[in-house]
Amino acid sequence: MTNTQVTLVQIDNYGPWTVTPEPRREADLQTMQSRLYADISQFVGNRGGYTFFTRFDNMIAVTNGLDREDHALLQESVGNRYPVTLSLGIATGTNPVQALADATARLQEAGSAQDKHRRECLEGRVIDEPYRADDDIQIAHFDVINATGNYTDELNAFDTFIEIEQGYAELMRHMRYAHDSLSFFVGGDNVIVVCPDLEAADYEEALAHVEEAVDVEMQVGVGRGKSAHEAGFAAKHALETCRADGTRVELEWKTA
Ligand SMILES: Nc1nc2c(ncn2[C@@H]2O[C@H](COP(=O)(O)OP(=O)(O)OP(=O)(O)O)[C@@H](O)[C@H]2O)c(=O)[nH]1
Repeated sequence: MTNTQVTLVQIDNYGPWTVTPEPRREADLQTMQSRLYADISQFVGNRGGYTFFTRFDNMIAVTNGLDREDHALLQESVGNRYPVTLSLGIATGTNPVQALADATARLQEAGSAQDKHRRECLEGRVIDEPYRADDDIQIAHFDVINATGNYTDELNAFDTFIEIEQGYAELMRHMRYAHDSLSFFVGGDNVIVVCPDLEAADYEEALAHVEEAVDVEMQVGVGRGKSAHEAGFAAKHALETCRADGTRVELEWKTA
């Protein structure tokens, strides 16, 4: 049974900061946001976790393997090096959507995202090491079949972007409401999905739904692991099996 540890990363009082004392140059905000994301991704990634940029002012991380001290160190290090600070909400559970909802609620209870007195909050609990298991995380790595041949080499770059985003938008909504899963666009034509215990039939249903709704054909490799890295790495190998064999759904633990 999965047990996903999710951390909501929220920049403290960011909205007001972006316009104080007057609106800041957009290119500077974009640069700061992407550097901050890169730093958090590296910090969490070095400990086996995954971080998704989502809205940049709010980022979502899968942090199995990181304890409260790791989270506090991230806050201290960012606070020392950036003009902004981070609040973190942590929660765990078999259902990733519920875990994220709980992590969000902890930060909301601590104060508004735009409360200037709420700074560097660290709320919630982690999974203690003895309770961690090899199947705590299930990750599905989706990609668009032959995106290069169908889109990248055929359409102008913006129309390709629209097609890929349509596939992502439909998949993320469907996986959230039909399968309690969190989907994140990670670049190119790739979407990484943090799932509860789903089976091949669930993924087949989701692929059929996206194709029917927006006419985008996808394939998916699925992996399990003790950390996001382990599960995600297994999912990438399963996706390679899809590419080699022309299959649409591969579960790493059934193909191995
Ligand atoms: N983040 C991330 N991006 C990837 C990964 N694999 C591919 N990409 C991106 O996806 C783009 C398209 O690559 P592919 O998915 O291999 O190409 P394709 O034409 O869809 O071919 P098939 O997937 O074999 O059908 C690349 O330019 C990368 O931007 C991955 O594992 N992670």
